[in-house]
Amino acid sequence: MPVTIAGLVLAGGLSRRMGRDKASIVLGGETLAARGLRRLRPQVDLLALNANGPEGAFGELGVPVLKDHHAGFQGPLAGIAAGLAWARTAGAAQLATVPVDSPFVPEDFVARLTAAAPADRIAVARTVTGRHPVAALIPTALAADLERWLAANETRRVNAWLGTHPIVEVDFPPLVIEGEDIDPFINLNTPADLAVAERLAAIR
Ligand SMILES: Nc1nc2c(ncn2[C@@H]2O[C@H](COP(=O)(O)OP(=O)(O)OP(=O)(O)O)[C@@H](O)[C@H]2O)c(=O)[nH]1
Repeated sequence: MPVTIAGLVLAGGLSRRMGRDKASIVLGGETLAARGLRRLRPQVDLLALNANGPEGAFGELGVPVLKDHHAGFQGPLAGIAAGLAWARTAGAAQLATVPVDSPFVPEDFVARLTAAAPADRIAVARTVTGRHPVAALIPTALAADLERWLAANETRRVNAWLGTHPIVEVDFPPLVIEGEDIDPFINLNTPADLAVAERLAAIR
C-alpha cells in the first residue's frame, strides 16, 4: 500500500523582521499561505496550515488551520509538533513541511525526499546555501518523540531535535531564472527579500 503523506505549510511565526504577517503577503496575486498550499497540494495526500493568528483566520483556504500546542511562539518546532500530531491522527505515515516564506518550493520537493530516504527516516532539503531544516519529510511515528523532546529540552532549534535522529540530506539544484541561480528554498524575511521575490515571481 502506498505511504500516505501529509503536507504542512508552516506559518506560525511572528514575522518581526518583515513587519507584517508573512502568510498574508500577496505575491503574484495570491497570499503566501495560498501559494504555499497550492504548490504542496499536488505532492501530498492531505494538507494543513500551521498558524497562530485569530480564530477563523485563513478559513477561506479550505484546509485545517493548526495552532501550536505550545504557547509563546516557540519557533517552527512547535508547529512541526502540532503537524505531526494532526497527521498521525489522520493516518498519514509522513509529514512534509515547508515554510510559508519560501515561495519557490520545487514541484518535485516531496518526490525527491521520498526517493532518497526510507519512509522511517527524516529527510531534509539541502542546497548550496546549506541545510533547510524546516523543508523536511518526517515520519509521523516521531510525534511523541518530539513532544517528549520539547518537554525535556530548553532549546527550540530545529537542528537540535533533528540531530537526535539519523537524517538523510537531499540535494536540490538551484532554479535558473533569467540565467541567475536562485535557491529554491529562498526565504523572505525582510521587505528587501520580498522585493527580490516579487521580481522573480513576475518572471516565473
Ligand atoms: N508554529 C510556529 N512556527 C513558527 C514560529 N516561529 C517561526 N515559525 C515558522 O518558522 C519558519 C521560519 O520562520 P522565521 O523567519 O525564523 O520566523 P518568523 O517568526 O516567521 O519571522 P521573524 O519574527 O522575523 O523571525 C516560518 O515558516 C515561520 O512561520 C512559532 O513560534 N511557531
